[in-house]
Amino acid sequence: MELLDGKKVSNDIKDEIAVEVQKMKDRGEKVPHLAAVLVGNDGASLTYVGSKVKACERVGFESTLVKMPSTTSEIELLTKIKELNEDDNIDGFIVQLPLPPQIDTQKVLLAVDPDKDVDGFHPMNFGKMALDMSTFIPATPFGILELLERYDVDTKGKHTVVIGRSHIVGRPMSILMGRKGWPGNSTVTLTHSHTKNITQIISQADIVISALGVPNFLKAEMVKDDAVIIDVGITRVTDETRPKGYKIVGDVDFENVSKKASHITPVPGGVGPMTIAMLLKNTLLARERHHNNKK
Ligand SMILES: Nc1nc(=O)c2c([nH]1)NC[C@@H]1CN(c3ccc(C(=O)N[C@@H](CCC(=O)O)C(=O)O)cc3)C=[N+]21
Repeated sequence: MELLDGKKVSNDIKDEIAVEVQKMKDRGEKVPHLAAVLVGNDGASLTYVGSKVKACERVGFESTLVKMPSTTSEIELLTKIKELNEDDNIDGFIVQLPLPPQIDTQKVLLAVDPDKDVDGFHPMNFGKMALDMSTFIPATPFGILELLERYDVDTKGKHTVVIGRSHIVGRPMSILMGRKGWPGNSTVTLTHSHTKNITQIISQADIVISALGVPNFLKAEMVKDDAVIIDVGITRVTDETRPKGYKIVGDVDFENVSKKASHITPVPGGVGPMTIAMLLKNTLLARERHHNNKK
């Protein structure tokens, strides 16, 4: 079994980005600037956004955290987005999800300037992704592709089973794994809560990508020998023995599944850190495009 070490690979990627930032500085160019909008004070969202800001510092990006109260109206958020769209100092920004119930998420995603949409959630960018056009690929799927690539995992002609059809992970992942090229050229099955005989389908998978959010869902008996296992689950469960009072668990029974797998991502330290690294990569891309447009 080979561990797909997202912690390590994400650090390598951040080092590579830091080198690019230094080159920009040496040329007298402005460094990439990422903004993150956080509405409300959900604990997990605060942690993720905090990690994103910290990662910006680490690679030499500028960052801005826009905190808005949980009572923010849709209009107020749309006004903030318009401001960020028009702010020439901001190369890219994200609106952290989920949003409070009074705000229509689809309206918000449509309001983001596609050229600054480093999450790749705008329908224009999602469409471009599906049509193999150059665009921002959503950070979590992008991170999974990068892990498969850096560990030289063969995906061609393999049966990839994606569990979960969320707009930010499962759905884009199913599209990306079926695209031409590598990592891709896979035969993809997208499974979800209405899938019949899901355990039978999973047992046929060469590659399993679980983005369900159900701790210990995937057991050793469910997977084929030498399958590649990607665990996108990140659920907080209370654990009084931990300093923070909780621990993070994935969808996969790692202890047992790892004995059968050819490659497997741990949680924490797998897909999560890769998500942050690829958000930085998208921001670097946004900066480069922005810079070239002005020349
Ligand atoms: N607009 C938007 N873009 C996102 O990319 C986005 C989002 N909204 N909403 C929520 C999800 C989730 N997400 C994670 C990022 C990092 C870790 C991460 O670093 N995880 C660590 C553990 C972190 C911890 O201690 O909680 C790990 O797995 O090792 C996890 C999850 C980004 N998301």
